[in-house]
Amino acid sequence: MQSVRRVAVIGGNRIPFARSNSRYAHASNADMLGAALDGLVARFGLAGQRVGEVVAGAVLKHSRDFNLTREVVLGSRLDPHTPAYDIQQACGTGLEAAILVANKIALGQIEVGIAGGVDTTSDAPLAVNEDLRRTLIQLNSARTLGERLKVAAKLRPLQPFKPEIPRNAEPRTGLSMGDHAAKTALRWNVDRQAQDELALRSHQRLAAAYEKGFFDDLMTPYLGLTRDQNLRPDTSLEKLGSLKPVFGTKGPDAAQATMTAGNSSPLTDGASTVLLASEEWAREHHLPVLAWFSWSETAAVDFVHGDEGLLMAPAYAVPRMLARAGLTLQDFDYYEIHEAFASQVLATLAAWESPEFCKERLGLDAPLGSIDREKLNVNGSSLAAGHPFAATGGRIVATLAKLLDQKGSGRGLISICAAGGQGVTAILER
Ligand SMILES: CC(=O)SCCNC(=O)CCNC(=O)[C@H](O)C(C)(C)COP(=O)(O)OP(=O)(O)OC[C@H]1O[C@@H](n2cnc3c(N)ncnc32)[C@H](O)[C@@H]1OP(=O)(O)O
Repeated sequence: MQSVRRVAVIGGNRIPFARSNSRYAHASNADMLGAALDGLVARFGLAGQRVGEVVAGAVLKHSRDFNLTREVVLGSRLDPHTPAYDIQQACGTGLEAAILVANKIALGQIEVGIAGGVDTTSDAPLAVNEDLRRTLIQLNSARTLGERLKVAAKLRPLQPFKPEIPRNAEPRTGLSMGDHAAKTALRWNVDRQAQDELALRSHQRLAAAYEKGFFDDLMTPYLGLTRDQNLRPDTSLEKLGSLKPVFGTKGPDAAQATMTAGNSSPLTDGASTVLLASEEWAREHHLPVLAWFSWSETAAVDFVHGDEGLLMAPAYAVPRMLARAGLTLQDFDYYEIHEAFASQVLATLAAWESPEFCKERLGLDAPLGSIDREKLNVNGSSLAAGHPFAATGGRIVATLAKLLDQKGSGRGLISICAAGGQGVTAILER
């Protein structure tokens, strides 16, 4: 049996992220993922090469996109003999894709692979309602004019044409991600000021990273955008503090609502890709290794029957991964915690600092403790960059790998919360 091998992160490429219904309003998932992949292929000289596997996905996709990743590969300059498939694990999709590719490389099943993710809320798969859908399918398979007229007679005006619009909500609770997070914010006493400060830092740090040219070799301009469109370098605590709460604004706790458009990640369109390979492949292709993809862990919480917050699964995944890796929470030079909402990042950090949570929920004798906040999301994160659900994992892996490469040594933690009560986490090392 093949022993486990080291997995190299060679680099990444994404397109700038756009605000929903804006620059990329007419771009499809395939267009955007294709653009991110084309940039990666060009950057690393992969044209005409057969890559072991391309794994990517989208959280929201049309039925025509049933084989999205393979279609994108066929439209790319990669050798068409490159296999590809889709995965979907909500906001964890991009990172989970990287884990799948990394595992195959580690086991010696492939030498090189590409992970990616894409999402658009502008081109959401709006479906017709159940009655109309069934009638249209029958209409399509009717063989005679008489049969067609009989089926068509079922189409009564207006009401049946009411579309089913995808909602950013949990099917089992009916609550949006934001409303779930608002409950968690209350549970952990996360105050408004701390959320706004985190949001401000995210914008300031992302802006500074752009100024330094950090993203120059991680991004391909697309449809006129050269930077993430949501970035607001001129935002301030005053502006953020003036915004009205938008989540947790109904029910008995409405007066304590703290989550606004400024301290929540915005609805976003975009795509990202990451190139992973074995050490041997990297050497043969004369490509430097940015970082090693060394550990991963996925967890889920029962937010339906239990009292745990919908987005709290990383609070469980990270300690399990640390235990396996023999590390403490403080053994990191960088922490990349996906900013779904500022309150979510702060609630997760509070849970790791809490002796009760760590004892009762994690079974630990002592809390994981606090982290050095200066090491958290040093180049900004989803509050400033935006969050095209499945594309966030690739953005983070590429960013962290480059940070570690620039530092020359060290370790970085990735933590991504996801719908359905899931959390996907990983460690990169250099
Ligand atoms: C696992 C996970 O990741 S879960 C997370 C999944 N993602 C989500 O749930 C998405 C959550 N976000 C949303 O649903 C939406 O972005 C909302 C509801 C928060 C906001 O939507 P919108 O109201 O359309 O946002 P919009 O961009 O118009 O902002 C509203 C106002 O805030 C202002 N604003 C937003 N951010 C900032 C900022 N950083 N600084 C200053 N002002 C700001 C805007 O300028 C706008 O002001 P205006 O009304 O005067 O024009």
